[in-house]
Amino acid sequence: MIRTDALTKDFVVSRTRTVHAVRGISLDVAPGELVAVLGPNGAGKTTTLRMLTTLTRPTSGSATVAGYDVVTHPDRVRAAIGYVGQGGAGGASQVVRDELRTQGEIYGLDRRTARRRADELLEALDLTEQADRKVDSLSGGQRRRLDVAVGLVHEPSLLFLDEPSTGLDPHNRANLWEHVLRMRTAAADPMTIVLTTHYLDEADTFAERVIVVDHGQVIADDTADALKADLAGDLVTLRVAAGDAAALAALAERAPGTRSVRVGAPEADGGRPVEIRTADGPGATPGLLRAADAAGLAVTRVDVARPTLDDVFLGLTGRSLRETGVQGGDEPPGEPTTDLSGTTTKEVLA
Ligand SMILES: Nc1ncnc2c1ncn2[C@@H]1O[C@H](COP(=O)(O)OP(=O)(O)OP(=O)(O)O)[C@@H](O)[C@H]1O
Repeated sequence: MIRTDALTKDFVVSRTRTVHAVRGISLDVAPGELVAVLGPNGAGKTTTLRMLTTLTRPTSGSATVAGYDVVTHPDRVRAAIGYVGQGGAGGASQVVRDELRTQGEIYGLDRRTARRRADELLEALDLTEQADRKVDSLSGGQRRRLDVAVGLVHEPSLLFLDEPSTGLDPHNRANLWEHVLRMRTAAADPMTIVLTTHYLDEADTFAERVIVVDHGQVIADDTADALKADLAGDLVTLRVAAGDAAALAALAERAPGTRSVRVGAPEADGGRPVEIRTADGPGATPGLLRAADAAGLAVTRVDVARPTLDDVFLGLTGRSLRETGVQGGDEPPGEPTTDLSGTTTKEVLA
């Protein structure tokens, strides 16, 4: 459905300054996939989407979307795709129903089909009650649903959503997703969806595949689960008396599956956490406890946490996505985001 080869985009901002927004992105998206493009501010997500939707011409490389080259056949590409940008579609003073019908006609639907399609979309996106209101009177969530309806009016097989839920509260975000997913599966052939998002949980929960972009390049591309297992790993935290922490850390470093070990700061009750990043936390914990017991180290508390996509990004770049303005969204609070990669017990204890 999408294939890009070494796609780049440079913006010449002055005689002496060029922004290399996209630096050679090669991608393959199969029909029916739901792919999230995740990355910090300025990573090149929107620029990539704008090239794929023919709104910006690539500097070099090539991209084929729905079977057509974005440079040589932009009209064909546009006819085959829906695009919901960040700015919001639609004329503010238009009536909602008219807006959808007009957009349908712009896409070449005859009047009757445009009317039918507008009514179907109003129903599917829960906007029938608002159909006779002006676009600028809608709430943020309703407006975003209208944006999605406009993107779908010509029944595209591929939908691009650029930060679809930015600015929506958690309730409206959930509601928007419910509608998008319902529309996707209602189609005879599941729609291909490519979205950019600032919400880690959104990428984690809804996307079948996550493409992590940083500095205009793809730095990881897989399912969220595979990325977390391969690039971050689970975090097992064992608490022991402060004096036992170094011995437990040394023992944990030798345990099968351990990737890295870090000793946390001493706690008020005299205990100290030993944080073990390991491929399979629940599987590794019994062995760690047995080894601690055999060495005479009394473990007072055990926590096992699954990694987040932020841990993946941290492991890849040494930076947290959250520090760059990306939202953790509804992730449970307190999930560890400590970077353990590259930290050895010796370094921590030194
Ligand atoms: N028209 C433009 N002229 C100059 N620089 C631009 C232009 N559009 C984007 N850029 C720059 O290109 C880089 C990538 O921007 P882009 O908007 O693609 O990032 P993004 O990953 O979508 O970020 P965000 O999450 O903030 O939307 C940034 O440094 C941005 O400032």
